[in-house]
Amino acid sequence: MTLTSIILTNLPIFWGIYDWLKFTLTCIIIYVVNFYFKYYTRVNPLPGPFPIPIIGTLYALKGGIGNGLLLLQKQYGEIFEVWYLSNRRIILGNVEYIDNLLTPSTKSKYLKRNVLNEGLKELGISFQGIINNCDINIWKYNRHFFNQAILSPSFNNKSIELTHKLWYDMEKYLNHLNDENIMIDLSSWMHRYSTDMIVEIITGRRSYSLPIYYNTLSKKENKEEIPSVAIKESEELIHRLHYFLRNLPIFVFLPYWIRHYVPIIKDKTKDALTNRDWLFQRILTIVKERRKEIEEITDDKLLNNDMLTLLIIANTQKVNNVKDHSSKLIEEKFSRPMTDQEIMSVILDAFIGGSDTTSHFMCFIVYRIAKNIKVLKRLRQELDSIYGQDRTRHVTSEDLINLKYTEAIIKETARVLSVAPIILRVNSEDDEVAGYKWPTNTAFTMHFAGIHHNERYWKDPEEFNPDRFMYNEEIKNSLIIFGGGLRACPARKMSMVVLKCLMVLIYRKYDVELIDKDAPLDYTSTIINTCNKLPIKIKLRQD
Ligand code: HEM
Repeated sequence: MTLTSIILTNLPIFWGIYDWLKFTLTCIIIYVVNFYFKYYTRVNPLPGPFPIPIIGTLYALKGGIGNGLLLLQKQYGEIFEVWYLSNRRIILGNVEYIDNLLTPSTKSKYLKRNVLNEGLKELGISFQGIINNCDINIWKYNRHFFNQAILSPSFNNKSIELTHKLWYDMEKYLNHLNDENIMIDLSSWMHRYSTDMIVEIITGRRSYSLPIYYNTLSKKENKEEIPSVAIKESEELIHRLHYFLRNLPIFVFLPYWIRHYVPIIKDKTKDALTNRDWLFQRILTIVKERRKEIEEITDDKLLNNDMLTLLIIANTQKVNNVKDHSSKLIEEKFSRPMTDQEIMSVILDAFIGGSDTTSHFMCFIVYRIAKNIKVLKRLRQELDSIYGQDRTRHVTSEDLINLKYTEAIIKETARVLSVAPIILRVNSEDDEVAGYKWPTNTAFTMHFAGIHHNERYWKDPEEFNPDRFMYNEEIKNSLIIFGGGLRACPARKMSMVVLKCLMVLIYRKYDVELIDKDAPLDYTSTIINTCNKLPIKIKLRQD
């Protein structure tokens, strides 16, 4: 409980209206004086918009956080400051300034993404899981097992298999809808696709988002048959997960007393916490059920190689029941098996990190290709050189290594509009960055979108030109898609595999057109860039 909430709970109930006014006015004056005292006495004052109490410099972020910071970089240069509410953030848009922050060493001073946030602590995600974990020792332990599972030899192959399987389902649905003349919003479809992908790859359970969505759109009799229990389970888990994510800003930005005492908001907070309890409990049940299945399996049977199974069996005898699994898991430092609670928190983070990122990224790729006919031609040349007229053969991991231009399109799409335009870090010790000395717990924002559009590193940065990745050497840190250092995205290899494989499956066989060829990309720019809508037509390739 904070001091404010203790005062609010114990205030004398016999106060009159004037006492309340005086009290409110005094609080406001103390807050404003304190705010500007902090502002005018800050270390290393930098250029940036002037902050206003409560909102900070949020008013200056035109077009959302990602787009707003890009505009501010043009105005204030490669290092400037912004204030989110009453917290200062140093924005770094130069590759040399961020080099130190991305050192891939366990001795790095930048292993934390953020300072401890009281709201996220209340939500229960500050000391568990991976993404928001502020305790470096717990993070290291969880991250070790996540890495081991996702980097296990069979995981890539499994991603390729699943990418095919889900695409064949989606392809069938899209063709039916085309026959029925029903509009296809790729953004909704990709969202469903990546949800099914992530649920199956993480838990080994089948998820039904794609067929459920198809059934809501198709008018014909040939709807998919889905068991009603599966519909309920599948939809509820996904719905609750998204509700959990949507409510995060309440906990990140609002102080305790607003969350728990202001009408309407306090009801939202209560709902969010009830939803959190449901979600944690549901994932915990999934973990327990799988553990029981594994315990009952005999030694001669092989286990599935989904992430949940790999986390449960790590450092246990059952590790021998998985094909291809290396026994590297048994390392002294991390020698105890994970508890159900630890596994639950890691699985939750895998859902959070993986469910929408791939889907938005794929929409951005499709949009760029649709707008650049020359790029499409070059892509087709590359695909035809590998697959010839065979537009249905299985995509192998060897094929993916040879898809250089396909990879260049992915990189160029990310350069022009990254799914993650910024990434946060705080220093655990005093340090020098960009020529200034900074105290411990300074909040830095690595402004990748700023670097990706900086003319110092990219010729004609606004132009979409994948060739720049074919013939030129990349300047270190000038393109960052998955973050960097020890906190870089653990699924970066798998995500590239999925994106490349999907591009092959789509473009070697189909033409994809935007319904409104002149419309700008419909997206929202917050701390991640998300595609809102992408209406397309998809039909068999004409040539
Ligand atoms: C194209 C898809 C993806 C993109 C663009 C992406 C991007 C990122 C970025 C930029 C970070 C922050 C890295 C940093 O702070 O340096 C991150 C972290 C993370 N991502 Fe991804 N990601 C993608 C897919 C996935 C998937 C599929 C999963 C899960 C299977 C995942 C799980 C995570 C986790 C757990 C973290 C936190 C790592 C840590 O704090 O140690 N991501 N991702």
